Parts: sequence; structure tokens; C-alpha cells
Amino acid sequence: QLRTSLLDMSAVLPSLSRPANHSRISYAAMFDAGSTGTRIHVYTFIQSYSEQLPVLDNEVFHSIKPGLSAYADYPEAAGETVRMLLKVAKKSVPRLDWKRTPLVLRATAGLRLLPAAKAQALLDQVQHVFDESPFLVSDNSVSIMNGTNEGVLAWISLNFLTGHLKAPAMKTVGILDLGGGSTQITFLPKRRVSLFFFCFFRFVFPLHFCVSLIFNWAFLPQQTIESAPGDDYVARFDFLNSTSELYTHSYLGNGLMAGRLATLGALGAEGLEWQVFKSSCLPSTFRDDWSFGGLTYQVSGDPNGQAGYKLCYQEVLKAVKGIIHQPYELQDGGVFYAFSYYFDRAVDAGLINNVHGGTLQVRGFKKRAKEVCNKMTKYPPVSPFLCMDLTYITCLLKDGFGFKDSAVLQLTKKVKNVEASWALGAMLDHFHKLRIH
Ligand SMILES: Nc1ccn([C@@H]2O[C@H](COP(=O)(O)OP(=O)(O)O)[C@@H](O)[C@H]2O)c(=O)n1
Repeated sequence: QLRTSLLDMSAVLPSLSRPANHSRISYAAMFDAGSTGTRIHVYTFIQSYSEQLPVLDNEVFHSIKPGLSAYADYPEAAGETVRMLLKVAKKSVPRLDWKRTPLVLRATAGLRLLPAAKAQALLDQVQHVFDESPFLVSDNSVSIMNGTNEGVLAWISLNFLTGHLKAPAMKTVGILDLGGGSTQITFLPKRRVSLFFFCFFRFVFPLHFCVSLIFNWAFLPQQTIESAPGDDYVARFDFLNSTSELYTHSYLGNGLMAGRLATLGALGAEGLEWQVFKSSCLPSTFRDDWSFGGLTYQVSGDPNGQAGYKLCYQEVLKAVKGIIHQPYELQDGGVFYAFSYYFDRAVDAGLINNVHGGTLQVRGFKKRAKEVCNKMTKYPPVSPFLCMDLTYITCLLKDGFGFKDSAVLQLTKKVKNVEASWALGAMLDHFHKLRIH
């Protein structure tokens, strides 16, 4: 069983208070109210008496589709989803521990995209279900999380789970999260100290190598942060009595499902009863209803038979170009963990194993997108949207973030049996106040 020590987080987290009754085991339940589904993560922590910080022992995970926003006009039904997931918490946590086990729900893009009053009605309903439950519910238990926190907390989760937060000067991994409504990129810009270290050993390295490193040392880190388009591309959080600075941004409307809508020209469109949204990214004979965020759209391929990768790329580019900022530095050779829809679609396309994931170059997505799109008429893909989705992912990575074809992504669903998601980071933040700002 997993024993990921929260001691690893001692470098990051100020301190972890002991459970009130000094019991050895404690539990916490985090609900992820996403645009395409609602999920529960029930964490079991073990308090070691010799150490101040506990150990993450286990995660129980369960998910339900669709997301809360699908019930925008029926908040009681949204409450029912949460009530069903609470059964998982009741099964996973011993009855005696219920009243000291915190429940937290954080909503992401689905609720951010709804009119405020509708989103609030859904949150009120969740709060009501929480209040009725036998668990510990505090004042800030139910809320919409902002995009910056979503990116930073996923970065904290993944770096914690991969053991990259042990020492302040350690290498870290970047994260790419592709949700239904939004997408996040987060990484720690290069540190001057490591480059300086190389130049310190100048006698080992050729002069031009050192000169280029000094140049990087002088300019790169500031460039990434300073050339960021706004304050909402940089976030800081406190650890080890110092503040870490991350490049992070959440693009609302650029998740995979919102990207489909933008590609189809259906984002914010009216007349959904009579309009048919066409795309050369769909098989030309395809026509169906498709729902996202509580609305249903009629979608079809191009009846004139116009289909294929090139045409499709031009369509998806409209959803990306001029919207996605290319960070100055993408951790040359640095590792990026890509999860959620990056993982799901790579599995659907037969690019990776559905349990273990694996590494994939950006050109791997491109190659498969071309194959799927160009063979669409003869061999209908497993999902009619596979061509559009793979092309969107390729476009987002290349023309969006500016990754090279040769960039390698670590496609991940779970790390050490724990979901690759912002949820663990959000639980740690709930307990330890990482002061993300
Ligand atoms: N713990 C989780 C959470 C989301 N996901 C995947 O993330 C994708 C959609 O994320 P989402 O519904 O939270 O979308 P946003 O609200 O973040 O835009 C789907 O492919 C989910 O299956 C996952 O694999 N594991």
C-alpha cells in the first residue's frame, strides 16, 4: 500500500496539526465538481507519533457523470449527485470518525462558466447536503476555486506525489491539465542557482557553453515571469520560510469540450433548436445531438465531404490562436506531467496503456491526429470526436503553448495509486494554508 510521507512536504508545508484526539488515523474527503463530472477523493492519513507530520496512506476515488452544471436548472438533482458520492465517504471512513472528517467541495470550469445566480444555487444545494451530513463542515467547505489555484494545486499534488518537493533546490515537474471547460499549465521557471553552478565549474565546460549559460542565468527566469501577459500568469505560495514563484495560467473556455464548441462555432451561439453546427473534423456522414454544460447542440460533419487533418487544424486553430500565451521558457528538457483529457484521449487513440500511461512526444499526438482524421471516411473512429480532439490537443500544445514536436510528455492517470489531480493539493491547502497569491 502507498505510504507517501507527508514529511516530503515538510519542505513545503508549514506544519500539520494533529487530529484533536491524537488518534493515529485521520480522514478527509475532497469533492472535485468538474465540468464533465463530480468526483470524491477520500484520503486516509496516518499520524506518526515520532514525526510531526502524517503519512498519506490511501485514496478512495469515485466519480459520477455529468457534472453539476448539467443540473443548472435543477439544483436538487445536483444535490443528489453529491449525496450519492457521500455514500463512498461513509463506506470509507469508520462511523466513529465521521464527525471529525472534513468535507470540502471545490468547483472548477463548469460552474465558472455558468451565470453567477445559477452557480450559486448549485453551491447552496451542495452546502445543504453537506450540512445534513454527519461529517465536519466548516465555513469555507463549498466554493468555486479560481483557475490560478487549480493550476498551482495540481502542480503541488504532482510534485508531492513524484517526490519532487523534498528540497528547495530540487528539480520539479511541470503540469498540463486538460479539463472539459478549462485547461491549466503550471511550471517553476528555471532557477539561476543551478545554471550558476555549471559556470562555477567553468574549467570543465567549454567557454561558449558557459557564456550561453550566463546569458540564460541573467535573462531567462525574468523573461518567463516578466514577459507573462498579466498578474494572473504568475502565482506565489509560501514554503520553507520563503515564497516560490510559479508560471501558471488557467484558460477558461479552452478545455476539450469548450474547445469542441469553439471549433464548431457554437460557443455562446443562439438558436440551438434549429442550428446544425458543422465541422470538417467530424466524419461527413455523422449527425447527432451533443450536450455540454446543460445545453444540447446539433452537430454534424460537412455534408460536402470536406474532412481531414489540414482542414480540421485550421478550424481548431481559431480556438487557440491569439488566446494561448507561449511562455518564454518551457523548461527545456524539463518534464511535464499531462493528465485528465490528455491521458483519456491518448488512451482512446491507442497511444498509451490505459493503466500505466507512458511517455509520448508531441509529434505522437500529431501523427495519430493525421491518421485518424485522414482515414475518417473509410474507418469511422471509435469516437466521432476523436479527430477533432486529437487535432485540438496537437494545436493547443504546438501553436498554443509552443511545445516542440520533440517535447516529451508524461501521460499520467495515477501516481502511486493516487489520482493525478488538483484535489490532493487542495486538501493540503485546506489544512495548511499555503497562501497562494
Ligand atoms: N480525478 C480526475 C478528475 C478529472 N479527470 C478527467 O478530467 C477530464 C475533465 O475534467 P473536468 O470535468 O474536471 O473539467 P474542468 O472542470 O476542469 O474543465 C475528464 O477526462 C476526466 O475523466 C480524471 O481523469 N481524474
